[in-house]
Amino acid sequence: MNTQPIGFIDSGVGGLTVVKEARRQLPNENIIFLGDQARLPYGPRPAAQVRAFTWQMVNFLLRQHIKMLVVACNTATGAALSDLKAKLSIPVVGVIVPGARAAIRATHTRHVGVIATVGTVRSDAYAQAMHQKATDIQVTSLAAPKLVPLVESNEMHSAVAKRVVAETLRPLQHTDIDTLVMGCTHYPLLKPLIQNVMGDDVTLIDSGVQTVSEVSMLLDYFGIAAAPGQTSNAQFYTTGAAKLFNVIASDWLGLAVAAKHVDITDEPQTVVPKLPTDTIVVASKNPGKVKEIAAMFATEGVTVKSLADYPELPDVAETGTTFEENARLKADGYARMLELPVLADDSGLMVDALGGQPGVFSARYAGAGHNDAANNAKLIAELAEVPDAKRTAKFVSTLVFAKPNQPERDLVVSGTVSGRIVGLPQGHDGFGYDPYFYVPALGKTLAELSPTEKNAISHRGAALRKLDQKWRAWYQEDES
Ligand SMILES: O=P(O)(O)OP(=O)(O)OP(=O)(O)OC[C@H]1O[C@@H](n2cnc3c(O)ncnc32)[C@H](O)[C@@H]1O
Ligand SMILES: [Mg+2]
Repeated sequence: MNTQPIGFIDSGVGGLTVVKEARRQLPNENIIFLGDQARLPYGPRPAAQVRAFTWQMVNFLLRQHIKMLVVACNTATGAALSDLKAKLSIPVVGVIVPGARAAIRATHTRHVGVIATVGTVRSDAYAQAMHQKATDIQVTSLAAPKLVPLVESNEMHSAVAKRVVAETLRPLQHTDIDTLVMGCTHYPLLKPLIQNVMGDDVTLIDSGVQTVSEVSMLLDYFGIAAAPGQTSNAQFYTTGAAKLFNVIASDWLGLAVAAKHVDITDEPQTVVPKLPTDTIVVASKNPGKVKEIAAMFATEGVTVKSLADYPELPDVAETGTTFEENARLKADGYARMLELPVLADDSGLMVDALGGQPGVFSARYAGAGHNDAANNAKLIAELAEVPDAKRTAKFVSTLVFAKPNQPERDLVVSGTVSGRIVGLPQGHDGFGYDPYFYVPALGKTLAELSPTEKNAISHRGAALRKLDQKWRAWYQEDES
């Protein structure tokens, strides 16, 4: 029994035809779908670019811990399937072979038509897949580049769609083709129109339906199916505008879809090598910080250590005048000593009424013998005369990831959160100035938030999300 989701990728909404079938055939399985609508259509793009984009989608989904990958896009299957299969350790299924197999089963005249994108037609993948199994099949392929835009603009039911489909399919009419492969996952959304033009004697093959049967078989073969009776869920992501996606998806799937927008342009364009080590050290002596940072790596199977694990190490002095300088000093310094990848955070509170103080001195604001209570007492004293409206402030976190002895390659990201300093402490969670840092949008101080809630809005959370997008590619860059 395995409740991890199955990942589905497509250039846009087309892959939803496969998702619909998956929900029908595999109701216990959790599903996660990503459509790369921002860079659609894939059909006319060079194969190498489609492969790079596909890897970016895959790397995003791998972080969501998918147990199997379904490439619900014919163009991406043609361009990237063999590469994905060779490099991934989870099972990978494409849409072409299952569709080709079904066409061979269906045809009596042994003449099969294939409509697909320019890229798929150019790759000749359907003809090759069919000829591997049955050399006698005649395959006539037709590029239909106008169909994907019709679907993506939700024009499937318009008069224009009717006319475009009829014009596109004209070369296939009055032939002895008795089976037509819809060789793009977008096309089943136009199925009634296609069937109407081709006539009822032509069997339409929906590659997606066939693909899900193969997925089902592989789940059993690898023993990774979800348990029966489980309540499953489906999550949707798009790199484009969620609004139109939601309209098409909700309509097609018959369920209220609320897709999340994601940017995957910083994802690596090929397989991400495993970490050179299974240990990352967070170069901090502040347990509150370490906890927040470790949460991000918890899902990576990486052991997160902190300076508390290395009590013998000398301190690195924070002599910089900016957060970045100090974070670099800490990351580079400890990476050199430990010969391990080291992540450091330098952060602080910047209060407008105090000209940005305490800033880089936040930890030692109260001077000798400083601690959170003393720092907070000094802050409140300094602001005693300042009216509420003028007590605006922000937290800043700068993270620097360093590899041993390569300071020129440090990865640097920052995040901020804006709020107001209140006169009385509220809440007991978090650390440092959290009980006094009020976030108007939430009506709470940071100390009144759970760790997850704080990470969702905090300066460190924002910086960590940027880091999350970048650090894998950064590792990779270092290897070359
Ligand atoms: O240098 P390390 O060992 O990482 O730990 P530190 O606590 O000294 O960390 P900094 O030098 O970066 O100083 C940051 C100070 O800013 C304050 N601070 C930073 N992030 C905070 C947060 O999320 N909530 C509350 N206070 C925070 C807090 O007082 C920290 O001690
Ligand atoms: Mg410090």
